Amino acid sequence: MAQPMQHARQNSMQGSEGNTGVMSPELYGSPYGGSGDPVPPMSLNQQDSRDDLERVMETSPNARYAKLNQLLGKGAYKVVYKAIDREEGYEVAWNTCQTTKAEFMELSEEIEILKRVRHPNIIQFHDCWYNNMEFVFITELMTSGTLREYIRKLQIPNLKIVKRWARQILKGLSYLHSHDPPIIHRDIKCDNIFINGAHGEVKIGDMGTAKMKLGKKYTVIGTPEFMAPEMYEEKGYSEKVDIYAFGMALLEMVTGEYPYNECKNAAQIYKKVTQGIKPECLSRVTDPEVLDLINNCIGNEHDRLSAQEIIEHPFLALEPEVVLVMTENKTHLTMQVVFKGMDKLSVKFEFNVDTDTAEEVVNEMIQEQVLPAKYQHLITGEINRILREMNKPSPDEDKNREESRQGWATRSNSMSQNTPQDAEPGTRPPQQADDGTPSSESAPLLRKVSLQEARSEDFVDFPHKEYADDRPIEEMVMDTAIATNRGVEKANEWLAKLKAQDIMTVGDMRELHDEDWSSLGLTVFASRALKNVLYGKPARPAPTNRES
Ligand SMILES: Nc1ncnc2c1ncn2[C@@H]1O[C@H](COP(=O)(O)OP(=O)(O)OP(=O)(O)O)[C@@H](O)[C@H]1O
Repeated sequence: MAQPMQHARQNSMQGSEGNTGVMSPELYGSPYGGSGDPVPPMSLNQQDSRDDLERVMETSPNARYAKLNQLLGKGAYKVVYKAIDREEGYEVAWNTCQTTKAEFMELSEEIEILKRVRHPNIIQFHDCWYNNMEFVFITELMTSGTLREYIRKLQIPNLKIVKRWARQILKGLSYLHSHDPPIIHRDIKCDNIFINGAHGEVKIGDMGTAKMKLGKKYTVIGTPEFMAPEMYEEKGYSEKVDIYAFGMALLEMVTGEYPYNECKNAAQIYKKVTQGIKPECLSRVTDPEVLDLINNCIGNEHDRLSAQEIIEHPFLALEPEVVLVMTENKTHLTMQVVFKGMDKLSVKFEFNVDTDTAEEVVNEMIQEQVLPAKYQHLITGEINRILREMNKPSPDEDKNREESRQGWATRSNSMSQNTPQDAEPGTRPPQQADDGTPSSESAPLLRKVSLQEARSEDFVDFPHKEYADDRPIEEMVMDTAIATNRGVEKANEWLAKLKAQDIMTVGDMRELHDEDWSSLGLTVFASRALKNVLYGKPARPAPTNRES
């Protein structure tokens, strides 16, 4: 929990000298040793010692948690044992911390907050009590030690691993900072980030130092190497101190070195930080994007990005993939551009193998500003890859396709509203986001209608309305925007382009010839959608047997 400055420094100096307070593998017991060596058959003595590790040493006042004789580790403040949650059957961590009853009572508000914090990238706080000069609290158990230990094991982890870790840490921070008032961790560092090796899961731990931003002044806590200059000033600080510390942790991840390793004591670090002198190992960062990101994090408080903004930084942004969500007789496809971890950006669209090309469809989506232009080549390539992967139709299949196309035409538009669960057997399901949630759930559906469909008499969702020639174009344009799932902004954009050519009424629009339409500066999609509304395409045809 919150500690006086002096303790924090002692703590940090232990860290700098390589003593992280982590137990040696033999004390962890085999599940936590992580040496990767083959495990020899167990002797009787070993069996005895294993039984000894499983021995219950103590139980919680409510008897739910049983502390086992298995020390997981010791830090400057905490001693951590393995324990069992008898109600749920899970293994948990039993943390103990020497403190006075008065100090424990002071923490009650913070503890209530900690109990409510729930996020896949934050170690869960389950319960706590005070017993015999000790504050005891039960948290989620992590199987593979701290990020710091992992970095030492991997020497210098590759960038792919670092990105995966960084994304998860930032998701946790973004969650904490999104509270009102924000929850500030205040001691982010690789020693306080834990790993579940089997799943590559990374979680922020040691939430004991987190404090709600309740007043203007705060006690100085933290680890000198990771403390932002404003923390030393004791004038108050914001959640951006966690971003500073994240920047230092990222520096450690990519260089394998503890920041300010060149300093001999906390006073030297303090001097450098307050004079704006960066850690020496920063000069060893070679990747320009990483360097840019670290410099932002450890730079001026007001320029520091938020956790969510960093998730979208080019260094961390995941390249999108295209997945095939649904096929209709190999002609009409529904595909989705998936931005893993950024579901809001995902886009679902329809593709007609007979009439569309990847280049054309991607260009249209870029013009419609539903896709960033920088992904043009990548997504075009991805769509072409999917098309290549699909089997070429046999003559028989061609015949079937022709037949079903007639059926398809009657229900083409309703397909764009289907969920991936409707996918036919054999199609690839949409990918999952980092946190395991299916990305398609929250992906906006771009009702991109293939060029063939937009021309088709069967295009069903447009309003079937007569617009008198003397009507101003606003209503018709707005109707088109609504029918195609575009917002007011898009409608205004179309209006501006039409009005720039002196097209003020529905009659003016009717007078346009094909070549006039193409010179309006509208996208192919917008022109066709407007034409469909203008010429009053037939309403939804009668359902076929397949639908009823
Ligand atoms: N939830 C957990 N699951 C498994 N092991 C844990 C857990 N929490 C702590 N440990 C082990 O206990 C050790 C001590 O914990 P921790 O470092 O959090 O203590 P601390 O006193 O708060 O340390 P410091 O402030 O020095 O970082 C860790 O290095 C780790 O090996």
